[in-house]
Amino acid sequence: MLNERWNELADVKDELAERDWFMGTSGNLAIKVQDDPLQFLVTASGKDKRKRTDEDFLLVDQYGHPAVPTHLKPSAETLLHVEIYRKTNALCSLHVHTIDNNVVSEVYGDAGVVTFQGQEIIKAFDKWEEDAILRIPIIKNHAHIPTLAKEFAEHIHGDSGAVLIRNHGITVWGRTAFEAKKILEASEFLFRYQLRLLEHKPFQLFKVV
Ligand SMILES: CSC[C@@H](O)[C@@H](O)C(=O)COP(=O)(O)O
Ligand SMILES: [Zn+2]
Repeated sequence: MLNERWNELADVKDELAERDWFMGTSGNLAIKVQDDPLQFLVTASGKDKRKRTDEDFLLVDQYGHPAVPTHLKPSAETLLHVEIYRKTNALCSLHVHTIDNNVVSEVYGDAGVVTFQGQEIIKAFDKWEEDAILRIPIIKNHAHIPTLAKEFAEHIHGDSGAVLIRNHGITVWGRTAFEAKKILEASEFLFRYQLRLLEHKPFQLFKVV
C-alpha cells in the first residue's frame, strides 16, 4: 500500500512539475496511507519538487510528525494536510503557488471569496446545475502555521474542495489523487480565465453572484 501510494503521489508531482507549478521549491503534496491511526505521505520540506528521488516524501502521523525515524523534515505546511484528513474522507491534497492563483487571491482578497458561475468547467467540482455557483474562499496568509491551519480548517466542508491563501497559493483535496488534480487544474483554468476576462471587461470585478 505504501509503495502504491508513493508512486501515485510521485506521478502527480511529476505532472504538476511539468506544468511548472513548483517554482522556487514552493508547493507541497500529500496522500493518505491509512486511517486509525492516520498516516499519510507528505513532501519533504524545501526540496526541488521537479526532481524525482527516493527522499521526496516521508510518512507522518495524525499530528504531522514523522511516523518513523528519518532525517527528512515534513513540509512546513503539513498541518493543513492534517486538517483535511482529520475532517474529510479525502485521499489526496495538493498545494501549489502560481502567479494566477496569487493574483486572483489579491484581487478578491478583501471580499474573502472568488465566485464563478456559468462556466462549464465548474462541473469538475461536481456542480452540474445550469446556474450553479462555485465559491472558492480566500484566507489570510498567517505566518504562524497552526493559526493558518485553524482558519483553513473552517473552510473544509466536504471530501473535495479548494481554498486560496492570499498571496500564497491554493490548497485542494479530493477523494482520489485524480480528483484532487482535476480540481487543481480546473481552479487554475478559472483563475487564468478570470484574469484574462478582467483585461477585457474590468467591470466584471464588481459582478456579484
Ligand atoms: C519557498 S515557498 C514557501 C514555503 O514556505 C511554502 O509556502 C511552500 O509551499 C513549500 O514549503 P515546504 O516546506 O517545502 O512544503
Ligand atoms: Zn506554500
